[in-house]
Amino acid sequence: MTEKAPKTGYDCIVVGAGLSGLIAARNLKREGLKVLVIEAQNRIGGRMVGKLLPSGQWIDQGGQWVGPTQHRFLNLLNEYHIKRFASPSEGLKVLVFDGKRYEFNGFFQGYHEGDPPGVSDEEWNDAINAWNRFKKLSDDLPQGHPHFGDDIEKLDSDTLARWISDNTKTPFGNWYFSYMCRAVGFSGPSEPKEVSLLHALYGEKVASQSEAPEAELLHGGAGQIPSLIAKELTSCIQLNEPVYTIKHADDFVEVVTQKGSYKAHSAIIAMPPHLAGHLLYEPPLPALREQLTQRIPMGTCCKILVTYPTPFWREKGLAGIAIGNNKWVELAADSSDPETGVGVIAAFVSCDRYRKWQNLSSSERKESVLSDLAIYFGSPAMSPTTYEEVNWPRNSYTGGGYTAYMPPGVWSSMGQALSPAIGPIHWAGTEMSDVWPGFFEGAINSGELSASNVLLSLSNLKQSYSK
Ligand SMILES: Cc1cc2nc3c(=O)[nH]c(=O)nc-3n(C[C@H](O)[C@H](O)[C@H](O)COP(=O)(O)OP(=O)(O)OC[C@H]3O[C@@H](n4cnc5c(N)ncnc54)[C@H](O)[C@@H]3O)c2cc1C
Ligand SMILES: [Mg+2]
Repeated sequence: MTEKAPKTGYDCIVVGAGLSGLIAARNLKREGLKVLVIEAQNRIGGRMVGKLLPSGQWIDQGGQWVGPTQHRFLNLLNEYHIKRFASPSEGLKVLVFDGKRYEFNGFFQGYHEGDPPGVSDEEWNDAINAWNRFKKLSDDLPQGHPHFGDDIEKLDSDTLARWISDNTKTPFGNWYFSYMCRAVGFSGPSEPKEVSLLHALYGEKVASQSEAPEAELLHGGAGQIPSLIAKELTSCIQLNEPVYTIKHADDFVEVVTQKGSYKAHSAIIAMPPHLAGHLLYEPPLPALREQLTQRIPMGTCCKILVTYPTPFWREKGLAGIAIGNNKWVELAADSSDPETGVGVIAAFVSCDRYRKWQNLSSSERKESVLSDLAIYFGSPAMSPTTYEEVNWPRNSYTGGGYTAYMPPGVWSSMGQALSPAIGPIHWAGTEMSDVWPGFFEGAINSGELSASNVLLSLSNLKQSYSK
């Protein structure tokens, strides 16, 4: 490839047009800065992406839920007049454990409410007691990103799997915690054997299931949001242009793609850490940052969206929320918008289950998912209107989902290199955030923070531009 002459000068180049990059760019543009957003894919939004089905029903292929303490995201929804509805939860939930199926009038996902699911008292108490011990350890962590300190190092030397086996007595208690790690909380998702105990505790502290992050859904889906933000960024976004190289000096960056190179006073790299690590930096980044990004894998999951003419499970008094140690699907959740009347189930195949499942043929994969849904909700689950797999680990510009997680030893030995800017290079993306990392809320937080840091460092230059 022959390098072309730099095209033009910008105040800031944002690499990655996911929610975080879009928010950063929008905020900088609102301050009058000259901004360019460069996106690798043929669309904006990254992990915030939707699709309109022929039935008129939207599905969210990436994230979809919002919770009551995610204030930045709620403000954004209000700003764009996006209406929310309670995540459908009325009726009996289903638990399948070791082949037994329970319908129960309660809920448990870290915190619990209502009736327990019908497993024995010993099993239930085992799960809840372990959860309470875990929650206490999590609450006791210091604020912010975990860094140094004896306690931190000890917690970071263990896997969550070790802690689970030390702290549960029954197979149910053990599975329940493992399920939490694979399907719901602590970011990732990951197998408990893959993740640092410290990271799991930190995940629960800063993105707590007890704050009900899956409380509400959006009419029209989260996937509508990127283009609303981008309205303020017309002609500032370039698609289909993967960034390869970042050349940098004190107050200067040159961002190189296959199509050209672009000069600016600063850059915001708004993508998951391992992808930021894929870029070539000239001169090289400090050793700690280079090695850190080699050690932050993305979680492993496929999101499967299955639609039906109606939410048929409600006729049987079921809520459409099911969890269990089925062969493939450990979590399925009713995502039907009451305004369309279409039945939508979001199902997840994660971690070790995913790694086996993705080897099956496409018809075997579909059959296996629908069979598990039929165990949860009954035989009508076998006859969907549409079936859609969103295979996040196959997307090279994301590398997995929902988000990244830390294996043992990473936070305590190099975590301090995660978020600080390096010269004119600033880092954004939900993984940078110390509130709700892995969620839309964290993406907005890190986008906002990176924009204000850029503003701060460019304030002198901005004055000279406005003269
Ligand atoms: C299946 C799934 C379910 C989820 N559920 C929820 C949920 O219910 N609620 C919630 O709050 N969150 C959820 N999340 C998480 C949420 O979607 C993310 O936290 C958020 O969208 C991340 O935004 P981001 O901007 O940080 O990163 P991304 O959206 O990953 O954006 C990064 C961007 O960088 C681009 N890029 C990568 N490499 C390059 C390159 N070399 N050059 C240029 N551009 C590049 C990518 O194409 C992408 O557009 C879910 C995620 C997934 C995958
Ligand atoms: Mg590298």
